Amino acid sequence: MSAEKRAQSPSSGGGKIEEHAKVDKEKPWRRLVRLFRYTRPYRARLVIAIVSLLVGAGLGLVYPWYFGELLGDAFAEQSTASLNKNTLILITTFGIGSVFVFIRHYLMSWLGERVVADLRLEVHRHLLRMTQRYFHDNRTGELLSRQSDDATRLQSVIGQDLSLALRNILTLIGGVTMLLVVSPKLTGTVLLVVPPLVIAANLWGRIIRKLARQAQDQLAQASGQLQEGLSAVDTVQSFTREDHEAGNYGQGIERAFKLFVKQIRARSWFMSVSSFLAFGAVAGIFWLGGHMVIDGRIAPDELGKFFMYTLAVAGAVGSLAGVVGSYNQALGATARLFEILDSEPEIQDAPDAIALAEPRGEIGFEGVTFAYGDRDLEVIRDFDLRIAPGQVCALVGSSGSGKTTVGRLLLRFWDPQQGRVTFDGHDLRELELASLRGAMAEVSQDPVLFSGSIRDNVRYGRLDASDEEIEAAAQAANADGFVREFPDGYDTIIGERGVKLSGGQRQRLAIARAILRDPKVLLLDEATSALDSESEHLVQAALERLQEGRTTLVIAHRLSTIRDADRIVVLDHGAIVESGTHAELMGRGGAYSRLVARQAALEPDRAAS
Ligand SMILES: Nc1ncnc2c1ncn2[C@@H]1O[C@H](COP(=O)(O)OP(=O)(O)OP(=O)(O)O)[C@@H](O)[C@H]1O
Repeated sequence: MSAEKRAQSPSSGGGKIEEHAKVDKEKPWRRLVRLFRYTRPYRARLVIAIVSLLVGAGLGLVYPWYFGELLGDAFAEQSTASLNKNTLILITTFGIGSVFVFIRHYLMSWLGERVVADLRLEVHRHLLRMTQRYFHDNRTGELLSRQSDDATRLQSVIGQDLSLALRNILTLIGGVTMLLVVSPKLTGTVLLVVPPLVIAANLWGRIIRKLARQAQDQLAQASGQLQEGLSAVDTVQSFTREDHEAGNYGQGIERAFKLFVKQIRARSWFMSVSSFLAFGAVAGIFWLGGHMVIDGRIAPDELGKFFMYTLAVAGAVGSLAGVVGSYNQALGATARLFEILDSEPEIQDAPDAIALAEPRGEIGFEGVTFAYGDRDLEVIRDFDLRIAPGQVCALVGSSGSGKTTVGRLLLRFWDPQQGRVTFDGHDLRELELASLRGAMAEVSQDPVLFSGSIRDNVRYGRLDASDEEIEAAAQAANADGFVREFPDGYDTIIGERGVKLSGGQRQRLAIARAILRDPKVLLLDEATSALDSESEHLVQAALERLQEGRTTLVIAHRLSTIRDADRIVVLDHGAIVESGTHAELMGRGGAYSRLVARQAALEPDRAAS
């Protein structure tokens, strides 16, 4: 299954875990190699860190030798001078070693943090390129959890664990070599425990990876719930569903906790079994070595050295077991991050995509049929429409008839299954997305503003706009008046998603943002729906001025606002049932005139305005 398909699979928890099992079958070392590729730009630091590590590990092999010497000095030779000398050597080596510990620890931790930051940036950039369908199939909160929780788990792998693993591997190799030098016979006994350890590591590794994956998934799912609940906290509170939400999130978190505990249990077992094997071997060696000393086959200082090297090797094995556990845990987390990075956006520029140099704003829909998903109903059917540059075309129709969808197709958030949508005669699929969307601006039913100042929000339309241009745009959108009433004026901070503004104020800022963009095509989706009659008049006038020289597609519920449109298209279940000017359609006495009559009956004031 391709990454794309995987990314688009339904986001039910159970389904995901099954999907992931497949990902887990991919060779874990490949993922590890891929992860370490992120250290490439910082090769110099990595090299210095590894050199420090080598020196540290080398010194680590010196200590046991001198400890053995010390034991010999004390028990066999009973020489104070030699005891002093060897102690001094030991302390000096420890001193030098500690400098390298600092360098290694600092650089390795730096690398860990850096790589995680790079990965986060890459995942964010990638997510911003993903298509609407992707966000339909994946909850934002879950993606956020991948971005933060999963990435955090990788930090220690690249930082601490890499250096721990390397150091322990080196200690292991060096230690075993030294053991062979000191006593080959005793070494044979130590090596007996290696095969059971390798088998245990493999077995537990698999279990830990799977559990880690499930636990991370569960956590991500719970984060999805959390994000959804918090972003709609008004609704939660107005329905007094705080306990209900807390319960849902609590269940998710408890499930994640249980999975984490399972994983910890597996790791604990692994660590305890491997350390038992390692230290059991130490006891065996002492028993055997003690006999050899009694029989006079080896000297006490040799047994001392052997013992110290065995301890070093056993410590390395025990610590490697811990590292293997946390590698497996991190590999579970990496899988999903890489899965995000591997999912290709469904809509992207063709290799030979054309940039619109001077857009004119001619729009065409030719035999377009579209359904949101493979199994969904067609929401646009056999749709043909041509809008000449500068024309105003209004789409009307009952709720759910597909008006908004037409706008989505024009912005190429989705590609139709049949037919084509064109801009200046080019199929949208031939155009560079940035230049296509750069030629358009949208003011939607529920405009989204960002936390930040009013000025920043209007500037979102054109980042290089001057303060004067921003204010002029706000004036044209009839927003300048209310903005100046705030004590901080244009520098007023409007809260997350603009919560500190009324719906009408938000809409006027969105209009100012669109004005500033100076687009060739304007998409107005119920742009004036949140305004009272008076400001609607003012904004309507501003919008009419704005529409001059631009192609405008108005999606309207309130029919009074689109009477002057060059063309009115009536949609029903995704198909065009009528099209013409207001006068023509009224004269025809069909669907449009019935809509107008119905609205006049419901809203006499509005209809008359
Ligand atoms: N993201 C989506 N995924 C699946 N189906 C969708 C999606 N968005 C809309 N639909 C379906 O497509 C149909 C058309 O929706 P659309 O929003 O285009 O209608 P509309 O005419 O703009 O409605 P309204 O006037 O109520 O905003 C509806 O039946 C709706 O259920």
